[in-house]
Amino acid sequence: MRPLAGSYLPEFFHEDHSLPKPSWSKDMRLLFDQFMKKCEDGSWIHLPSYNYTLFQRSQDISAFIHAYLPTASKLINEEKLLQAKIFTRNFEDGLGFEYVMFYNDVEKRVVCVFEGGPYLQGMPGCLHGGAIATMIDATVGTSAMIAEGIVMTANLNINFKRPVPLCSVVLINSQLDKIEGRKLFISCNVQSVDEKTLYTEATSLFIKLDPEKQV
Ligand SMILES: CCCCC/C=C\C/C=C\CCCCCCCC(=O)SCCNC(=O)CCNC(=O)[C@H](O)C(C)(C)COP(=O)(O)OP(=O)(O)OC[C@H]1O[C@@H](n2cnc3c(N)ncnc32)[C@H](O)[C@@H]1OP(=O)(O)O
Repeated sequence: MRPLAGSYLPEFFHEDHSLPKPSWSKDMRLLFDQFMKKCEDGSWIHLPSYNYTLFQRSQDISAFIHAYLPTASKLINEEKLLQAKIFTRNFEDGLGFEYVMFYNDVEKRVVCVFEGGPYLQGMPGCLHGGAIATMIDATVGTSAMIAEGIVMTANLNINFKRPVPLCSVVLINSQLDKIEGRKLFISCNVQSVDEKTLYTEATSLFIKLDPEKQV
């Protein structure tokens, strides 16, 4: 496995947004503590989470885009790139996406503990389906990146089975099912904390980017 983000990261990465905050609910905190306990024997790893991508410094991000996304790069305003931030990490604490992910290398699983705040409402009192899709994509995407590095979502298929109550804590469980060449197949479900309610099921296909191809 590649080394996890650590002290070699530039300063603007240093605020890890996946650590407990006063805005977290009791359920969120409890699950964080339970997973941190599982990390003690090394079977699970806590994944830090930052506001910026790993390529945020301007010269790195330009080089990345030119290498991996040459077609898109022609349409990207490089000045605006300096303002870019990760979509899920830009709400005030407790109002948007609060989440923390853990990884089990033996089982090839990423679990995300997620609490969707009041700014993510869709139907009254319920989480917006796009917010659920975003967090599923982020969870399965993390699993794909850990396995193969630079990947993009090619397909995400979601069945919304029950509405997710706004401001409730859910568990997003993802499983790397198979890798075939550049294709990674990852399945996922979203459950209540007591595991009694299955809210959502999803399957996904990620493609490892090939810098030789003009995507
Ligand atoms: C090391 C510790 C790390 C810890 C984690 C740290 C940090 C994590 C930080 C952040 C995680 C955040 C994760 C967020 C994830 C968010 C991801 C996204 O949202 S990506 C944005 C949405 N996606 C796109 O915009 C992609 C658009 N599409 C493309 O660019 C291209 O189609 C492509 C997906 C790149 C594939 O193009 P390419 O030319 O490279 O491949 P091919 O077309 O030749 O296809 C290859 C192969 O796959 C099959 N394929 C492709 N697409 C599909 C599809 N939709 N359905 C089925 N099959 C598909 C295609 O047929 C080919 O198959 P074969 O080779 O058998 O012919």
